[in-house]
Amino acid sequence: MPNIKQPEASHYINGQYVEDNAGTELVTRYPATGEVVASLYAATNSIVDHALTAADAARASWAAMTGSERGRILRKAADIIRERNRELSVLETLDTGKPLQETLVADAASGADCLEYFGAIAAGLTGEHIQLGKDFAYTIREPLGVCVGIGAWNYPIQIACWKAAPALACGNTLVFKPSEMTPLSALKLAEILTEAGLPDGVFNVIQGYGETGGALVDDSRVAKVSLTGSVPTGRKVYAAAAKGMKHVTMELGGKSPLLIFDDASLDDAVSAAINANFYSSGQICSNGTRVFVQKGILPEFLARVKERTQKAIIGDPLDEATNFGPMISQAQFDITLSYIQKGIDEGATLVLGGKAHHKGGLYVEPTIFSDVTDDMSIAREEIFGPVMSFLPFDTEEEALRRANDTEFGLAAGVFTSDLTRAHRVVAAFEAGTCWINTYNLTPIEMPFGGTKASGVGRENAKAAIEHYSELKSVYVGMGPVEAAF
Ligand SMILES: NC(=O)C1=CN([C@@H]2O[C@H](COP(=O)(O)OP(=O)(O)OC[C@H]3O[C@@H](n4cnc5c(N)ncnc54)[C@H](O)[C@@H]3O)[C@@H](O)[C@H]2O)C=CC1
Repeated sequence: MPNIKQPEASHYINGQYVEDNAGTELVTRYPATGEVVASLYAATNSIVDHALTAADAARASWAAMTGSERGRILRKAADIIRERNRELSVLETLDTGKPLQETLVADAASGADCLEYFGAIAAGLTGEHIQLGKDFAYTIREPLGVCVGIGAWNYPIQIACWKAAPALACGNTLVFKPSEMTPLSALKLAEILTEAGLPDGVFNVIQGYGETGGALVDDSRVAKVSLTGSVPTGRKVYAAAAKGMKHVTMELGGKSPLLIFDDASLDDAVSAAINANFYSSGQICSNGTRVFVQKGILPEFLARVKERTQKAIIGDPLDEATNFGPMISQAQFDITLSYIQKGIDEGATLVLGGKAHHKGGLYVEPTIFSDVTDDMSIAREEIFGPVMSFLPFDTEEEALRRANDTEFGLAAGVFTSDLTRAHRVVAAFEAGTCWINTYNLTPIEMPFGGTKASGVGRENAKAAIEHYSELKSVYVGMGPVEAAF
């Protein structure tokens, strides 16, 4: 039975909680049982305006602080998050249904890593000097201004931190709108940032559905929009941002390939395939849901994956022994089951799972299909659920051609003990984030993001700095100015 985690109010603006109960009700439930965790209100127009006004007003003084000063606040927030990791993880588990075993290590912890990383490099964000004979030029790295972050529901606090940390390090202010399904942890992040010394108005959180996101994107005070969400939403937000010539970062969906060659370390490849499909009950954008296995090892590989997957502990996400939880929502549960049915109808062989779990609630069994062909819906479309598809292949050239035959380009992985092949394959992948002999590791130090329909821009690492700042070029003339007449 989850505790009610009702926040003080729905929104956090200018360093304090703000309510406007004229907004549409927004109820968040524990996915394991359907019990209400908190009841909030979506932002009204006046809340949207209040948040943007606060972010706009805080802009100049925040940008005027030194990088060291800004970085110190971010690093302090990272420390507070780490101290409160358990409390934040429980909140994330209640909001998302992800096992506490996962949220304790992957969610707030990744957020803290991100704040620490950008806190550490904030002092070193500079332009450059360019000598031009006796003249010279220099560049000034400037913040973009008011940024908007819009989050998905699968990694709520991580997404909030992955957007806030680089934005704030560069001297921008931010209005963050979490997914309507997971509104709670971003409010905690706002409290923590205030406690760490962040000036009021620099980081604001407002709740709402797509239309609130849309209102933020359309506002002329906004210089940049960073969205984590689906491809259809990405297309809408990108188009709306283009009207105002705004900067964008788009972290969107995927249908990523994982190639297992017959010389791979099988145990490692089996572990990676499991992580790439069943962690967070498959609700991860970069999942390697198309598992291409070289024909010779397919029976053995399939048998091992099946045997290990049968050991999944499906249960109450708050029980730390549980390592497989429910789907976030009824909609995601229905979508997943409908794709499983399509897989069966289109002729794939169901190897394991395939049903709602007998415990009831929104649990879908970890599901494995073999004999999947490239044209099947389960091989082409993002499911965002625990459905693994096995596709056999013969040659490297064939596997690569099929792996790249998708509109998405978020991630890709390869397992082989042939060093040359590993790098050759990765060079040929049409994907923004690749792994060799592992899968789905996303340390803050490494840029993350997609190509093709999976997105624009990169989050994390130094690469993110380019997406939250711009350069002003200054030419300095040192000699006489000549003119034709
Ligand atoms: N590439 C990445 O880093 C990640 C991508 N995702 C993708 O996110 C999707 C699942 O998340 P969902 O929350 O279902 O995605 P979604 O696209 O439905 O919603 C994402 C966010 O956009 C907002 N939104 C919806 N319509 C909008 C509009 N017209 N204007 C502005 N904002 C709008 C929503 O309220 C929500 O906060 C999957 O496709 C997944 O692949 C999820 C996690 C990470």
